[in-house]
Amino acid sequence: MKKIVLTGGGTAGHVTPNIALIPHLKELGYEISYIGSYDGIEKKLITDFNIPYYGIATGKFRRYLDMKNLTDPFRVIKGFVQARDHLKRIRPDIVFSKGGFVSVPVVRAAATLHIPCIIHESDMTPGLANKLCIPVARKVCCNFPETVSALPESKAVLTGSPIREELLKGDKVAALDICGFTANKPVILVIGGSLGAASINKTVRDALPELLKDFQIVHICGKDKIDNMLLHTEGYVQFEYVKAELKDLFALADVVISRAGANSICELLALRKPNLLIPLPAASSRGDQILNARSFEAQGYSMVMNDDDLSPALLTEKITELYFTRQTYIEAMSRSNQLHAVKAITDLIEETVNR
Ligand SMILES: CC(=O)N[C@H]1[C@@H](OP(=O)(O)OP(=O)(O)OC[C@H]2O[C@@H](n3ccc(=O)[nH]c3=O)[C@H](O)[C@@H]2O)O[C@H](CO)[C@@H](O)[C@@H]1O
Repeated sequence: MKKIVLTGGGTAGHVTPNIALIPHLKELGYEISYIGSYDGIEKKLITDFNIPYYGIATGKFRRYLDMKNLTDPFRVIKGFVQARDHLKRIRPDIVFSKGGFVSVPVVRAAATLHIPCIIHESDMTPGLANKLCIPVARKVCCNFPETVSALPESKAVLTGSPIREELLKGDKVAALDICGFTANKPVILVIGGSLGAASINKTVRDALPELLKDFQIVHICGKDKIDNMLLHTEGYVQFEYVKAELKDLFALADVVISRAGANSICELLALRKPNLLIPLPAASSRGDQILNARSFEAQGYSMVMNDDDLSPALLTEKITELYFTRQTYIEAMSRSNQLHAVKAITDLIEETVNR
């Protein structure tokens, strides 16, 4: 039987694309294992899939000063040794990495065992973890056409980002029930990235008195970020993180307010959901979401506003404008020729394994 190890984690965006591949890999007859951190979000998300999960120590590669910079290199070395042991025992034909810090020791260990690795970069420019893996990867899949030129020519493959197929099968009526909403008022879905987004959460909540006049709001606000004072507000529901019901909430949403994480925006495009993107600012990231958002704005898929400009009044104005012009965005998104990323990536995996 063919064996594959999946890796990736840290935030959901480094896990959900792996989840999207699982059903198709099973159909192709692969025995799947996952290597991630001991207790990161990847562990929580992968437990639902009944595949062996192996935890390793992880350390972050920071570009800023932090006390942990003294201890993390040792964790990375420990993670490398553990990953190598797991790989020796599993003996996979291939490793597929969706990136994030945990993936680096796994990919580098696989390379020392001559196990081929395919890695995937969702953002426009490669992140640090993937940069450390590119030299030993067989192929580097990417999501934006703009990324191809930043990658070694012999390795770059434009595949798009794999999207969980079930997301396309949401049930609006089920979502009305989950949220306790009426079918007669439009719905805004707010989704602040897999970890939540403090500035978006605050502004949405401050804007509730205005927004709730015309809309109902589903707010996915991130772990520990529920506002208990607002629990009984009519037309407003909060979730920390949503798993199986996300497809239904997407089906219910007329418009979406979102960070510009690469996977979230690809999902919005696939679902043709008119969206207002508020990318994570460059001050607290490497600025990849700003590039993602600008690319989507230029293609007519998204309206974009800066996190620095967030105010309840401007947010209300923008989302209302988006709602009334939503058809233009739906038409632009309908013209996009979505790549079939799951198939493109599993074809590449098969080609590499059968070489
Ligand atoms: C803070 C940070 O480092 N952000 C990065 C991270 O974002 P983040 O992990 O937030 O990534 P994305 O927006 O790309 O993906 C989030 C994923 O989680 C899913 N989801 C989210 C909420 C929820 O309740 N349920 C659920 O299933 C979404 O549907 C999506 O599939 O990885 C992305 C892809 O490399 C980058 O573009 C982002 O810049």
